[in-house]
Amino acid sequence: MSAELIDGKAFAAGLRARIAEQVPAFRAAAGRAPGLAVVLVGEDPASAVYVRSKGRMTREAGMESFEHKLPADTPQDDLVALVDRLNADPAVDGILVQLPLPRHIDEQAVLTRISPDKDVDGFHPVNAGRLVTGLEGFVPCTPLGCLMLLEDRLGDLSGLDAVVIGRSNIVGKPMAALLTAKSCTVTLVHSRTRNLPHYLAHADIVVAAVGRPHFVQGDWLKPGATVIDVGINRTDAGLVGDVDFDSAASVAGSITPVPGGVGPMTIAVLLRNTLVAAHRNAGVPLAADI
Ligand SMILES: NC(=O)C1=CN([C@@H]2O[C@H](COP(=O)(O)OP(=O)(O)OC[C@H]3O[C@@H](n4cnc5c(N)ncnc54)[C@H](OP(=O)(O)O)[C@@H]3O)[C@@H](O)[C@H]2O)C=CC1
Ligand SMILES: Nc1nc(=O)c2c([nH]1)NC[C@@H]1CN(c3ccc(C(=O)N[C@@H](CCC(=O)O)C(=O)O)cc3)C=[N+]21
Ligand SMILES: [Mg+2]
Repeated sequence: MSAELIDGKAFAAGLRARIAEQVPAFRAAAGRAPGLAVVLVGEDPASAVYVRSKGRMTREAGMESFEHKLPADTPQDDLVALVDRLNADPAVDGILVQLPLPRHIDEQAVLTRISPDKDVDGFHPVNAGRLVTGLEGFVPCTPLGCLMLLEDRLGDLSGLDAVVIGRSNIVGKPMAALLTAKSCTVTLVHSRTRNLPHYLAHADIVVAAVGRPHFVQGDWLKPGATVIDVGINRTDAGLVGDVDFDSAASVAGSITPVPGGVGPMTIAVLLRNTLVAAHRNAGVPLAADI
C-alpha cells in the first residue's frame, strides 16, 4: 500500500470536541441544551446500534437526546403524529427518523413532514433545494462529512475532476451538489453508466456510494487520486466498503478506511447540524463556524 490513510475516526473525534466546546455558550444564552430527537421504528439490529451510538455521542457533546422507539407495525399516521409533536416541541432542535422505515410506511410522507428548520439530516426537499440553489439550510451529514475530509486533505478543491458513484438522495446527489459548489468538475455515475472506468481514469477525487462490497478496483483509478469510500457492507469477512481497499490503496494518493472513515464523520456532522439548528431556532448567533 502506498496511499495515505484518511483517518475519519480521528477527524470526527476532533469535530465532536469542537462542538462540545460551543455548547456551554448556547446553554448560557438560551437557558437550555441543544436537543436532538431520534426516532427508530422496528428492531433492525444495525439501526439499533447506530441509534445507540448517536444518543451516547449527543450526550457526550453536552446536548440532550430524546430517543423514541416504536414497534415495527406502528401505523404511518402514528409516526406522522409523533413528528408533528417533535416539530412543536421547543426543547427539540433536530429530528432524525432512522432509515430504512418498514415497508408499509411511505418514507417521503414522513421525511417531508419534518420541519425544514429541524431537518438535521437535510433530507427534506426544501433543504435539498436550498443546497442546489446555494441558500443556507441543512446539508445531509454523510456528504458534508466527506467534503470536510476532502478539504482537510486537499485544501481548495477548485478545478479538480471529481467522480461521484451513486445518485441517491442521501449521498450521491447532495455530494455532487456540494462538489459543484466548490468548483469541482463533477461527473455523477450510476448503474446505467456505460464504461465507468473511463470516467474514473480522469478523477482527482472519487466518492464511492454504491452499496456493493469491493466494487471500485485499483486499476480504474488515476494514480494519486483521493478516494472516499462511503460504503458500509456487512460481509462474512466483517464490515467492508464499496472500494476494493487493497488494490485501490496501491494506486490512490489517499483513501478512507472502512470502518474508521466516513461512518464516524456522519454522526459528528449530525451533532454539528444539531448545534447549528439550536442556534438558528433560538435566535442565538454562533460564535464561530464549525
Ligand atoms: N458511512 C455512512 O455514514 C453511510 C453509508 N452509507 C452506505 O453507502 C452506500 C450507498 O448508500 P445509498 O446511497 O443510500 O445507496 P442506494 O442503494 O440508495 O444507491 C446506490 C447507488 O449506486 C448505484 N449503483 C448500483 N450498482 C452500481 C453499479 N454496478 N455501477 C454503478 N453504480 C451503481 C445505484 O444506481 P441506480 O440509481 O441506477 O440504481 C445508486 O444510484 C451503502 O453501502 C450504504 O450502506 C449510506 C449512508 C451513510
Ligand atoms: N435518517 C438517517 N440518517 C442517517 O444518517 C442514516 C440513516 N438514517 N440510516 C442508516 C445510514 C447509515 N449511517 C451510518 C452512520 C454511522 C456509521 C458508522 O459510525 N460506522 C462506523 C462503524 C460502525 C459499525 O461497526 O457498525 C465506521 O464506519 O467506522 C455508519 C453508517 C447513517 N445513516
Ligand atoms: Mg418504504
